[in-house]
Amino acid sequence: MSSTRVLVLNSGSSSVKYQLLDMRDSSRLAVGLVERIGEESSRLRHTPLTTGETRGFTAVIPDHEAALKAVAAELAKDGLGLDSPELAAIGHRVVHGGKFFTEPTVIDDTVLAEIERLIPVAPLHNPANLTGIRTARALRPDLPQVAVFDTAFHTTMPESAARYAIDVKTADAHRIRRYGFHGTSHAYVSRATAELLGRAPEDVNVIVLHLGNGASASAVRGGRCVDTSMGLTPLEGLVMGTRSGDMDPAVIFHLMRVGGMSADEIDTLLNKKSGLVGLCGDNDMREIRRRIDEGDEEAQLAFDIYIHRLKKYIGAYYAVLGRVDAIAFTAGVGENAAPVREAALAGLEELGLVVDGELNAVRGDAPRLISPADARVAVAVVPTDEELEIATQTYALVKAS
Ligand SMILES: Nc1ncnc2c1ncn2[C@@H]1O[C@H](COP(=O)(O)OP(=O)(O)O)[C@@H](O)[C@H]1O
Ligand SMILES: CC(=O)OP(=O)(O)O
Ligand SMILES: [Mg+2]
Repeated sequence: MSSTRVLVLNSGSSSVKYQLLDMRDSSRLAVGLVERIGEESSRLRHTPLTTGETRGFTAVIPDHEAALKAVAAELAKDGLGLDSPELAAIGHRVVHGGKFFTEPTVIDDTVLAEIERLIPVAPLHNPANLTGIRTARALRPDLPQVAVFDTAFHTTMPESAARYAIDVKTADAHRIRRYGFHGTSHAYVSRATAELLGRAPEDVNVIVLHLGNGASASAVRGGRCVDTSMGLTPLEGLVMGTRSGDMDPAVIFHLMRVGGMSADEIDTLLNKKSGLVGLCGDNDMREIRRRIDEGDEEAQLAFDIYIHRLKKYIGAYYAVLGRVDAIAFTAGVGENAAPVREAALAGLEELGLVVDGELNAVRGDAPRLISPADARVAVAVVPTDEELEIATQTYALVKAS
């Protein structure tokens, strides 16, 4: 029997999302999520698609190694354990791949060392990715483990977009440049948007707005990324759930000199205590909308700042691309929050950007248009599927090798 299954691990700073897929038809056999890893009580939710019945429980899961072992135990209960001969590979989301990983890569010790070396520029993400890889390797040392990098899709950015305007020698010495993240999602969604329009990706210019807890925008010309809002780290760009996004870098010196804060304290402030949570105490857009409906001014201002930044990036990427065929909203906020989509494009009719109120209110899991039929620019909601994209890339690589 040939092996056709791929397990995908998307390890976040305090969570692991996973899917087991059968690549003969890309169908899902099991999906799940471990949350609040390292906290007092963690949560695991596991759904085998054979029964569709979700099993959820809380447990003490101190780290990503324990999380992956718990996932393996759940899979085994459904006869889908990691010891299965049908497993062809394990695909890992790796957030920072630097400049050199432009393709999915079979993981060996050299690749592991490089991912480790990049920890300082992805401190929230790469350590979790590494633990996931090491644990998976220990459980199945015989199996190919493949890294699919968030940065890979953005390596096509021209130097004019990728470089910061700082002293070149300093930048080169420390490999300071804009790498961009969420690339697996931007790649998948830009392609799915072209498909929705019935056109080839090579013929279409798309602005992708990936609005999850982390959020980023990208400008994609003919299937290739030409600009994206995240930079050296996933801190630059849009206002996010807990991250500030763009600001005057002098804020940091000011906080050091006048505020007496250390570099680590400011890092935590900007990555974990800023963005929507810093502005209004909540990072969940559902809760923010609920508060706005009750007349909460703090929540309203947080929302307005979020939208203002988003609108600036839409305008910027419109100019970068020159011609825009479609704007695609994706990830938790982009797929679900109709008021965000409406507000982000409000007043941009002169640019051909119009949202149809009724279409925007429709919910669903399929890619769909929310602009009127005669609109100059298509506006779309395109659910992302990073796990499917990682599985597809992983399977293609192991089949070819
Ligand atoms: N129905 C909804 N309405 C508005 N926002 C939502 C809804 N569902 C999820 N979200 C938002 O999506 C966010 C999570 O997005 P997701 O893409 O899953 O993020 P991540 O992958 O970074 O964890 C939540 O924090 C919340 O703000
Ligand atoms: C890179 C990044 O921001 O990822 P996430 O949205 O999963 O935190
Ligand atoms: Mg995400």
